[in-house]
Amino acid sequence: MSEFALEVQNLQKKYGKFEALKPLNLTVKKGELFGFLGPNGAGKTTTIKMMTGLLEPSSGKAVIGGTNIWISPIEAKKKIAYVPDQPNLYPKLTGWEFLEFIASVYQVPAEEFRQRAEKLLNLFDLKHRADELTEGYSHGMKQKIALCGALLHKPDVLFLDEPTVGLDPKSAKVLKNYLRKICDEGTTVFVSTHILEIAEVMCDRVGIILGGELIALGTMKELREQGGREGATLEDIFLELTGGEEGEALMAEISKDEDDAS
Ligand SMILES: Nc1ncnc2c1ncn2[C@@H]1O[C@H](COP(=O)(O)OP(=O)(O)OP(=O)(O)O)[C@@H](O)[C@H]1O
Repeated sequence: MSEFALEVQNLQKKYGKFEALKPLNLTVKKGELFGFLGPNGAGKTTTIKMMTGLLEPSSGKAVIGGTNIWISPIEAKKKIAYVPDQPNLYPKLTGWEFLEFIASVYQVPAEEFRQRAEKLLNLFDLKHRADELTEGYSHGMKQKIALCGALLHKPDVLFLDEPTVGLDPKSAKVLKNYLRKICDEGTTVFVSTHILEIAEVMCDRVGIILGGELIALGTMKELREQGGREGATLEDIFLELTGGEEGEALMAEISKDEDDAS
């Protein structure tokens, strides 16, 4: 058994000559809550899809708890769950039937399934809607039922792509608390997010990706030290590293021009 829940070695994705992900090396420990940040188009989804066996890498490998996901996909996939930013559900299944289906795929025993499904549905305030077809669910409800499905079989590593987009503040808080709890119990969570405040308070470690390249990696304390900016927020560090400060300056300039013109 590997000491790492997730190990990525020289993982790379090319589309023709375009390098969507430059060779990436990264390890994430058991029980770690890892935040993966980057601006639009930076390569977050590409990376997560390769780590979860949904997109074939151009080179390199992703290893889940010692199992290479491209060499032993079934063994590796038993250990993970993935919730994409736009979850694909089965519209003609009810929420409960969807969970039953997931439980059957992961061979969760019937009684354990019932107890866990009820607990998760209660947690995300979906119990009273569980008998309705998922096609009638709102975007946030679809995301929540997908999260319930992902948590059902207690994965070793949970991958979440932008999980809080579409969730109301209460559900987002429930999710944050629940992720912290399962990490404390030994689950590893790899979460991509644009919401920097979430990453700052929630994640043990953060990686920042820009133009397909990992440009910063560490705890908040380490990132502040690397940037030589004591007291900096993750937003300050992110904007500085990803060039967002130029965008802010440009916006300020535009606002000034508009004020001058009026
Ligand atoms: N099938 C594809 N063919 C060509 N280029 C692609 C393909 N899929 C993704 N890309 C490119 O790879 C880059 C990384 O995309 P990716 O979806 O991983 O970004 P992201 O960080 O998840 O962005 P966002 O935050 O907007 O979701 C982008 O420039 C994107 O246009």
